[in-house]
Amino acid sequence: MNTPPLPPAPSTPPASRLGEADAAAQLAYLRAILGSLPDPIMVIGRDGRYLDVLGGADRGNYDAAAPLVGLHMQDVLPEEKWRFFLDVVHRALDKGCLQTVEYRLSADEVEPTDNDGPSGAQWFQGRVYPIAGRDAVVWLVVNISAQKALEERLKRLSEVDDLTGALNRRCFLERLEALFGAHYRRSRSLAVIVFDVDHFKSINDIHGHAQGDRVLKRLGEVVAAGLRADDVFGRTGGEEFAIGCPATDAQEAEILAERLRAAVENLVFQTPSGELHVTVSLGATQLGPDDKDVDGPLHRADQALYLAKRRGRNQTCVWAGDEEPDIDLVVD
Ligand SMILES: Nc1nc2c(ncn2[C@@H]2O[C@H](COP(=O)(O)OP(=O)(O)OP(=O)(O)O)[C@@H](O)[C@H]2O)c(=O)[nH]1
Repeated sequence: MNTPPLPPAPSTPPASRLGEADAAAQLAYLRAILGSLPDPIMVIGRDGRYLDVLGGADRGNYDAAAPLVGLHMQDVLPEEKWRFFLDVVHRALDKGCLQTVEYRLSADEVEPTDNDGPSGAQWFQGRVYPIAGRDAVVWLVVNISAQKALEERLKRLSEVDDLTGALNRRCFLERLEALFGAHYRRSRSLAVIVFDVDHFKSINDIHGHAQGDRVLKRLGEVVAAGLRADDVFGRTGGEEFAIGCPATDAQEAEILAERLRAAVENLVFQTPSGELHVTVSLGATQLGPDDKDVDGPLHRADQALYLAKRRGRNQTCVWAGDEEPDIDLVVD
């Protein structure tokens, strides 16, 4: 850190008796203190001009912002960013109250690129407050990248199943509900596929729980790789999984399910107790005109899966229409 040494605290006579020298000493003292603040404070006018920059001494978290003084944000930032920042300045001034914003910014996006701070894009929080009696704001910047990374990690931990990388049951159902909400109103084309590993208990029994886990992990990867970006994929139970496929009807869901089934069937696991092959049974359905929530499609997909198990496993059954397949007629 190369901040200048702090001048001695000046005596503070009442403002009315403050001589020029006293005032200058006080100003130097206050600027030195503010200059030592780790986080930068910027003074920005309504027109987007950086009027002053104080603090920001922590080079681990900030590039030097002093070179910005006198420049307009329109000259130093990409359009999308300066429009966003200027809007925040205007909101703070027009509403006369604190605006708190979070944004991502990289030193490469700021001209002049005097890059002496952290590398890569950083997350910042801006606390923006109007200055009384002036058409300008103070913009206090805090680097919140570490906090953001932690938040993202916690979010992921609360949404994703650690072993398979699929969404956990709660998050899957939430996302499926959201897909349902969007697609029920628009096109009603949403398919649900559920699947379950065949004879998984005996895989555990013969090869051990660790190999069973390995199977589930690989299965999660293989299925995820076979899906579209807007499909939602979740682990709904021990060896049970489900997929929500927007803009997909039962026929297309069957094609997808069969593709996934074949991909799993082709996997070969080498284990200490020999080669291991796994298969899955799948049930698929589509949204029907009477479905008011996801319970109906999930139930039908489950019933179709049950049928696939009864018919001998390693296959897909589809419940496309409103009529329930006659599961009892099927012989084991
Ligand atoms: N290794 C491992 N096994 C699990 C996990 N979660 C559940 N299981 C096991 O999965 C097995 C599921 O067995 P069942 O419900 O009898 O089903 P199955 O043997 O697959 O038989 P079918 O579904 O009828 O083909 C049980 O033995 C569970 O202990 C897990 O995270 N890891």
